[in-house]
Amino acid sequence: MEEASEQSQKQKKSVPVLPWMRSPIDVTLIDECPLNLLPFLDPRLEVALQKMGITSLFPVQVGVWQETIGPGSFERDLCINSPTGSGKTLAYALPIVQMLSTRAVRCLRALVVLPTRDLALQVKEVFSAIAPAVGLSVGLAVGQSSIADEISELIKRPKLEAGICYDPEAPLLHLQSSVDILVATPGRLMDHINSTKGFTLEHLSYLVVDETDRLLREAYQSWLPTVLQLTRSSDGDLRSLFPHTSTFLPSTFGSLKTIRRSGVERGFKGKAYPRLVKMVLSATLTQDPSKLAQLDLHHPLLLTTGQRRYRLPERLESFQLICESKLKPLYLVALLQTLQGEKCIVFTSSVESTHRLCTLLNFFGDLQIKIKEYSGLQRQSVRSYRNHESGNLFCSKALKAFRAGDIQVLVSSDAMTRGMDVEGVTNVINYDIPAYIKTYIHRAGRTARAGQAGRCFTLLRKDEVKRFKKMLQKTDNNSCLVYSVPSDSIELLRSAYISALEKLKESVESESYKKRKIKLKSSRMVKQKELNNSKV
Ligand SMILES: Nc1ncnc2c1ncn2[C@@H]1O[C@H](COP(=O)(O)OP(=O)(O)OP(=O)(O)O)[C@@H](O)[C@H]1O
Repeated sequence: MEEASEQSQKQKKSVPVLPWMRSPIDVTLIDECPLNLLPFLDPRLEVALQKMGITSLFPVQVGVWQETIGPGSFERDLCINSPTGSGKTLAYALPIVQMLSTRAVRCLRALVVLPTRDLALQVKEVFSAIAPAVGLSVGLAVGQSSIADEISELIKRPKLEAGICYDPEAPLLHLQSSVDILVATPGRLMDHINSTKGFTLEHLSYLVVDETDRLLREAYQSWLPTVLQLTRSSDGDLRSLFPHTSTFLPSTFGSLKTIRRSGVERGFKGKAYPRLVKMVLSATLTQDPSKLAQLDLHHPLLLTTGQRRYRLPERLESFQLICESKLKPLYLVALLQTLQGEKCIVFTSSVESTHRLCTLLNFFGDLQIKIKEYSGLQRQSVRSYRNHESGNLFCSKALKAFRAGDIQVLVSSDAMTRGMDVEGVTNVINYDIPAYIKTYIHRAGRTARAGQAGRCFTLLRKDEVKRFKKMLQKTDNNSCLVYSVPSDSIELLRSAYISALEKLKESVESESYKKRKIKLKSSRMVKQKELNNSKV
């Protein structure tokens, strides 16, 4: 009896403070919908979706369609809390593309903001698969290439006519957007807002904030208040945000002067001015009123999945592996061997431990498993690069090889926890216990996506078991079986482990020696430069 009441206590729902969050649309009550039955779907988009291998829309996509293209007609801003891998990207991309498909003049009308480059690249791919079918163009602002290259892709310059010189200081009217939809990270977005001539948000009709809870923590140059201000501002508003605008706006911050045009462009004479529609999404959407207030949502509507706030993918199985701290690498290798080369992502708690663990695993001898690291330690130039031959943008080399199946195990810090969609990942391994349930959800969500099956293993010390159990109780599915690896496979690996540890020690020493040498060299160079300057 006592146990039952304890259980019900644990299962108790957290009641959101905001009233509109207490009456959501429950996506679990919505069925998938075949494309040919989806009302109002542009036939060109149906073909594009079919080319992507999509034959029906997932429930969250149907739910959003109903609130945007369907009877809802974009009347309310949408907050979408839906599990990892449930198809949130297409849920917002499809209605936006359909709405813009009838636009007459090209200008920037939809902005999608994501926290990282690789995520932005991934989302751009989804838009690029459907938008061209209806004549729309999609741009990317992530700092992938030089700002000059990015500007030339985003802004159309007037063609030079014979005898006419292009004046770079000429009115901005000559400059037009080359894109209808822009996928951006906050940093590069602010760069363009601050200094790209002709870059304007004045026509923006749709703003998507994906991975909202993470982005709301990212206050980079106040990107959110700036975007909101620029899409609603009159001159007066602009001045309140940048009090000294009158002196510096024309030259330094020319592009900030993105005062919205009134009239036919966005509305009808005498009628209410069309507002900017917002869609915010996450698998772990915040319920914190002060955080949500930053988004300035209009009559928001929550779409969520089931009763519980934190939901794991339906076909995800969770397992725990209990072992001593110092034997964790051994257990990990034994586990990887039992998984026989299936695609796995191994999560660690930090960038440093990712590097160390990956190095150690690669010293283990003949594992017949290709293992690489993916983390914030690698410079972005290495993590993301442009393939000049095809002109395509690719994510990190390691990620690309992982996607292609050339490597089977990717060791990662939490750089990869959110949003990344890699086909065929059947296992996620938490080498280090995640600190928060949100982290568990995002890490585990790299598998069991789009209705597929997947497993999440967590390596635990005995003293972590209770905390982990408590953490899982916050989700809709707290079942977590104990997984054992055969003890003889552990014994067989012991000598290889000892030798790998020795090699790791040597490698760490040699790396820190190299680092010291580089530091010394650069400080000598600085000193020499100072000396030269003083002589001059
Ligand atoms: N209607 C559909 N039919 C088949 N596959 C789909 C459909 N919609 C999306 N997918 C696939 O489902 C996978 C997950 O989609 P997506 O990345 O949008 O999920 P998500 O909800 O944003 O996940 P996360 O919260 O982890 O970011 C992708 O591989 C996508 O191609």
